[in-house]
Amino acid sequence: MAASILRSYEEQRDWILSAITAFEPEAHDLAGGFAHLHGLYLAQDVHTAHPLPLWANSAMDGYAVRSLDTLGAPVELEVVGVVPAGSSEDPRLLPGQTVRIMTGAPLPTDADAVVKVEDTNGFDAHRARINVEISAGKNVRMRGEDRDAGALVARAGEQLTAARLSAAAAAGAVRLSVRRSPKVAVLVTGAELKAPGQDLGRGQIPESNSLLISGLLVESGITAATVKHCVDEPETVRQVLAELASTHDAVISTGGVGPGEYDVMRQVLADEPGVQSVRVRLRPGAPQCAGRMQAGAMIFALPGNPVSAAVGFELFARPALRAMQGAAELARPALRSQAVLGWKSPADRLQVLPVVFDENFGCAPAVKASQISHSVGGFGSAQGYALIPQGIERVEPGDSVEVIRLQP
Ligand SMILES: Nc1nc2c(c(=O)[nH]1)N[C@H]1C(S)=C(S)[C@@H](COP(=O)(O)OP(=O)(O)OC[C@H]3O[C@@H](n4cnc5c(N)ncnc54)[C@H](O)[C@@H]3O)O[C@H]1N2
Ligand code: MOO
Repeated sequence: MAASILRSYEEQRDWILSAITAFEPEAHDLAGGFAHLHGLYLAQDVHTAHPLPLWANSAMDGYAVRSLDTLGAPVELEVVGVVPAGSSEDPRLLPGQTVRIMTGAPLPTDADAVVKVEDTNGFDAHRARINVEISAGKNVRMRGEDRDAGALVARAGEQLTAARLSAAAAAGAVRLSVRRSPKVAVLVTGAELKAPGQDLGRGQIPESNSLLISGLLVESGITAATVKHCVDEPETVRQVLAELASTHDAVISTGGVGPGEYDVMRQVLADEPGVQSVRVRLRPGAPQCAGRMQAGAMIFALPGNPVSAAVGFELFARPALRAMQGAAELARPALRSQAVLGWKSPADRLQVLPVVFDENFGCAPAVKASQISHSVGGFGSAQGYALIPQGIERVEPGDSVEVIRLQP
């Protein structure tokens, strides 16, 4: 690894992405259930195997009727049966007859509407008093009105969110092709770091980056990260890195990438030909080492400053991890917000400022714009990032700014 290279954010992101190939798709037979696929990315389009709904069915608990029978309501109809949800019965209805029906039950072929029980004198096994006139189709969910058979319900590259996974199940999927979740290790270094809750001497601070990065991974759908703490000693760091890189798809470290005498991560990674030491035209998060290690894993060696590490994760690690999973969208969606307050931005680089939103989606700095990188306290309340492009020296109140929203 040569001396640090100066790059724009886009150049660095694209360089990292060029080192990544998506995992092989894996087909899962869904006979044993598919809750375990939640959060994974689809490697295939999903089409519904049948119309949604499968058959015309009742949207209400009430009486299935021939709508013409309700003309001149109130009217009294003869009750000739009951159709609960799950019933396969299709009772015949002659003019003047009705059946009790429950929400989700198939509509009898002879009926064309449902009167909800509130518009009657209640459920009765023999006679139904219908108090309203209704038209054909009322309170009926028609076969295929949500999606026709064969319609697309999810696309390759989309994440199996709760909604998509349940749509695939409802659409009759029996096998889904997905890409697995990456195995990720988090490594923190720094002699000043004590486990949270321990007594602190002068010069010592609570270690918080491992919680930050492993938590950001969980929020990205990657739940089982390995977390390691390591002393600032080159040989130990080298060994730990080599072990993690041979057993994981990615290693995300924080600390030790600056030009300081003790910046061990940068020194150790200098021996890796596929890893570059870069200063990104970005604030915070300028120094980083990234690339593919000889042992196999991608390394994202992010700065130790907590907000710098969070920004590095957001702009570089998250898209790369998504690319491994074959995601169609690598970055979170960019939205437009309006600055409620003004702030300064460095003109020679992209500024990524943690912000809070008001009820009109206006944004204001969550931390001092001049001191972003260490401001772990203010960052705790941040709801998003404002992305202020290179070339802008000041954001004025009322300016339109691009933002991304952080979860939840
Ligand atoms: N002479 C220069 N000094 C620095 C430069 C520079 O260009 N020239 N760049 C600054 C910038 S920008 C950054 S960012 C940092 C990068 O530093 P390192 O990656 O080497 O990080 P450390 O020095 O190890 O730590 C920085 C800061 O973060 C705290 N930290 C580290 N790890 C944790 C953790 N796990 N939990 C909580 N806090 C952590 C650490 O105590 C330091 O305060 O370098 C600047 N310096
Ligand atoms: O790049 Mo550093 O993160 O500005 O503080």
